[in-house]
Amino acid sequence: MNRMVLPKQVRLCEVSTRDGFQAEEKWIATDDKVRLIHLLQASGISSMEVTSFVHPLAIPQLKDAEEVVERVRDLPGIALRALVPNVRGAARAARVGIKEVKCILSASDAHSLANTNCTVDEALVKVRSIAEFAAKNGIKASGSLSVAFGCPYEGNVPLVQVKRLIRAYMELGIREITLADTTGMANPKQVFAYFDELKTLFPDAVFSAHFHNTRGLAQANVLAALQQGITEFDSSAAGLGGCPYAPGASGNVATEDLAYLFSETGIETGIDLEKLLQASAEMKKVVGHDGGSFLLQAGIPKKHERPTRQIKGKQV
Ligand SMILES: CC(C)(COP(=O)([O-])OP(=O)([O-])OC[C@H]1O[C@@H](n2cnc3c(N)ncnc32)[C@H](O)[C@@H]1OP(=O)([O-])[O-])[C@@H](O)C(=O)NCCC(=O)NCCSC(=O)C[C@@](C)(O)CC(=O)[O-]
Repeated sequence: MNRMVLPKQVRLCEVSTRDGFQAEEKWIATDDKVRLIHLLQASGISSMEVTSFVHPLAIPQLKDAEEVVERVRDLPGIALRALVPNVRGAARAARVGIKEVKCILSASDAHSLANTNCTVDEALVKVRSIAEFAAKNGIKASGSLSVAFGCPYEGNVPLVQVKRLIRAYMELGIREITLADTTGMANPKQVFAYFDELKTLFPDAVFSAHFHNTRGLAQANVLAALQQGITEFDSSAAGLGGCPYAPGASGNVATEDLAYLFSETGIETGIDLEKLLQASAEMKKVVGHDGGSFLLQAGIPKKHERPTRQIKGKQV
């Protein structure tokens, strides 16, 4: 009998307070952000992209990045990283004690220009400065690649372009690279084929995946990536998320939905699902909505009382 091959363990990186909050127009109080990070950490989340150090006019919701980090950086058992678009952002992050910065890079010029006001090649120059800064200051730099599976402006993104940018990251000493499906254009067959080829071509890279659930394929894409040995995924409590500079972007795959998938299939995450669900419910309450979370809707399965009815005067 053939068996589905699954890893024993995966690592989830929680991105709700960065990707999840960045498009929220209503101000989320810094106290609430800090409280939610505490709840997520208490549920067993061990890795978190906690905020971003970008221009405060580009993402007003995260203008309190320094204060948030200062108030959560000593939390035990959780590695914090921050998204940065340039060396100015990396320096801001380092000043408040961030030990891992994640670079922003898009696989298309159109998304790069909309998101960071520069072409892909100009963005690579900024990534180089971040990598140099990180090496000098003893912090880790990792990389993200937006619109890797398709771009809402340009449509198909050639795999050759994805390879070029991964090679560029690797040449700068950045080995941990996240392929991002910014607006939910990826499908499982494509994800399987991409990782198959990329893992062969870049055996020294450590790939992870960041799926938005815009068209309901995120969990299927996670399964396809798992089949290729990918064991690190970004996800967002309550399914919040979306890049404000990518038309049609919507929530990341919900952390509780992934944690449930992994728990049901015997894959260890270190997460306490009940506590996580409480944190996600609180997240939804603070923000005023969720981004599409199945588990928040349906709950963890439990045994219900069988309903009783009367048929012809008899209890059945
Ligand atoms: C990249 C820039 C800064 C370029 O913006 P720019 O206007 O081209 O920047 P600049 O380098 O010309 O500088 C202009 C001014 O901004 C300042 N500045 C410059 N950098 C910073 C900084 N880091 N922090 C604070 N201030 C900064 C800089 O110091 C200067 O100030 P002035 O001298 O005029 O007073 C801007 O476009 C920006 O901040 N963009 C970020 C957009 C963003 O956060 N998008 C969402 C995150 S990406 C995403 O969601 C995708 C992802 C990762 O989730 C994966 C996926 O799903 O695809």
